[in-house]
Amino acid sequence: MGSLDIAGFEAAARARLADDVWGYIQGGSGSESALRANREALERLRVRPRFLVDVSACDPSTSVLGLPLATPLGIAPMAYHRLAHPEGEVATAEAAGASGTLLTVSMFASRTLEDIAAAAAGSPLWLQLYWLRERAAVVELADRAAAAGFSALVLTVDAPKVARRPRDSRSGFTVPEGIGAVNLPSSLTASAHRHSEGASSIERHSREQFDPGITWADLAWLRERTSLPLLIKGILTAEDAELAVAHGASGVVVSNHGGRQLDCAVASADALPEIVDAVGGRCPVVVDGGIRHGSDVLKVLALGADLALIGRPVLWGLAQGGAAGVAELLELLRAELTEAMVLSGCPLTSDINRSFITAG
Ligand SMILES: Cc1cc2nc3c(=O)[nH]c(=O)nc-3n(C[C@H](O)[C@H](O)[C@H](O)COP(=O)(O)O)c2cc1C
Ligand SMILES: CCCCC(=O)C(=O)O
Repeated sequence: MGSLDIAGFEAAARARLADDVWGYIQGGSGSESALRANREALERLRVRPRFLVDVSACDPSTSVLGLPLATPLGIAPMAYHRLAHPEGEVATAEAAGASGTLLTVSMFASRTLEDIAAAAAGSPLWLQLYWLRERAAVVELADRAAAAGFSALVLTVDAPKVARRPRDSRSGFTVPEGIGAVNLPSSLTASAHRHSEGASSIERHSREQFDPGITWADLAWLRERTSLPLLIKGILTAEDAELAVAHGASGVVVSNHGGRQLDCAVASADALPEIVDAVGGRCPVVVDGGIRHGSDVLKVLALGADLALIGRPVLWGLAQGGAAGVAELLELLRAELTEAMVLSGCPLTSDINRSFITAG
């Protein structure tokens, strides 16, 4: 406990997790070039600070889709939090709820939506969905989320299948029995637990269950069956952002899936400006990928994002200390963001704009 920066959380988690689980969490697809590109893009951006601005009161709060948020930093959807800690998503939700941080729950969460909602204690929750061949299961989950008080759905579109991820193929990564996607019928999840030497069970599971045939025209089908706003996650071009809005999306998540899908994909921070120029102001633009410091949040807000999501580090915090570890991580990032705002002359998140950024 008491890590001074995010590297301390990463090291603590590495020491606690088994090699195959660590490989699944940390890994990317292919040569992991999209994974590296996310960090490189953020490192390249530098801030142009302004001084002699009154920063005696600095407030990092914001709101997205009418939801008040303590900071413009939320938690990205990640499958199976119980891989990192026995309490899984309930511990994550407890920490998120205590600090008013938005939590996006994966369709492959390892605790029930209802238990997660109880732990979040009224703090905002979104539910992420993949489009399964078994459409009825998707709609049933959306209904349960609405009943449990979730406020939006996030449809991930960058995964017609889970990509080839060499670390998982090498380890033969298999979701352990006893940790499961408990919100889905077991008939749809069994193959994630079936081990084969030299192959990833997650990849095979996705080939069996995800529907690779859906198109923009199918979005209307889902929207007709839920009253919740629908965001589209995995957008990397202005063209697709426009299509998302034209098909009724309430927001977009700019993401290359943390470098876990198309290995040669553009970095999310590099894709962000064209997407903001296309749909910013018409709907919230959320971004994830490689956010590792509060100042990274300042940078993506300067490029026009409304909200940044953080992925892997949350699992590091969870592995380190359950709810307390996640709470500590969120507090570190909040403190770093607040300091970055003070030192660059932005007392409010609404003060942060493109004039604060330069590309190296
Ligand atoms: C272990 C793990 C599991 C993930 N599971 C999901 C998922 O179920 N649904 C989804 O849309 N994205 C999933 N993602 C992608 C994240 O939502 C997010 O796009 C990415 O991790 C952000 O990058 P970062 O980890 O560099 O912060 C997962 C990522 C990781 C690392
Ligand atoms: C079938 C679970 C997929 C989880 C996921 O999106 C990821 O590992 O990146």
